[in-house]
Amino acid sequence: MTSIARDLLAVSPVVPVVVVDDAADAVPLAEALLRGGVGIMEITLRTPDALAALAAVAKAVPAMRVGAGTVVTPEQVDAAREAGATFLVSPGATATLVDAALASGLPFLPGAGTVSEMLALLERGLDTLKFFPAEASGGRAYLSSVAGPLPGLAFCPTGGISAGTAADWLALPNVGCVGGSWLTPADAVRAHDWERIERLAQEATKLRG
Ligand SMILES: O=C(O)C(=O)C[C@H](O)[C@H](O)COP(=O)(O)O
Repeated sequence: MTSIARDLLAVSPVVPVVVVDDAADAVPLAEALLRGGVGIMEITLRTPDALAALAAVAKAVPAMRVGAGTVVTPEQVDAAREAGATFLVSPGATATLVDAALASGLPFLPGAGTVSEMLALLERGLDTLKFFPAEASGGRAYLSSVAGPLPGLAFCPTGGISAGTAADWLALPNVGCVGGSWLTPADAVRAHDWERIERLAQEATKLRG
């Protein structure tokens, strides 16, 4: 049986990894992604406004599947769930983080960069992982080498992937989607250039035929 996180990989070829500095930007940004056809977004818990941004999107844009990224502590698991996150993403995993994420009942995409980390997560029933940092951990050559020995795992590689390389990643048999920040460039968010974000989202939806 595959884990509940597997569905996440099918929503969009690209999961936008979003850094929100001003919670007021979150809803128009989510709406722009949706207009462009991207129905999932990961708001990283890296800024003071991240939880407020999450809560705003969860409330005002119900069609958007919004999750929390950069979840690194059990406390953040609880805070993200309370804010309305529908899934959790972490850059790596510890036993306590995995315990908290599993207890939350939310789909969880834990980060792994090595075969041993992947195996440890599989032992906990987690078969849908974030390959992170994707390019720096060995890139496509590494991840495709993992498909033979670990055929039950599916990945969302994230870290260093761009519009130009996403299609090559998506061609790997064990890749369901990729994560990346390029759909929501910081300068576009600052300028409230929602049309540009909509356009980037639209292009991303075409990456998987
Ligand atoms: O904060 C996290 O947990 C992350 O996932 C870091 C991500 O790798 C980047 O936010 C993705 O950014 P790019 O490499 O620019 O696409």
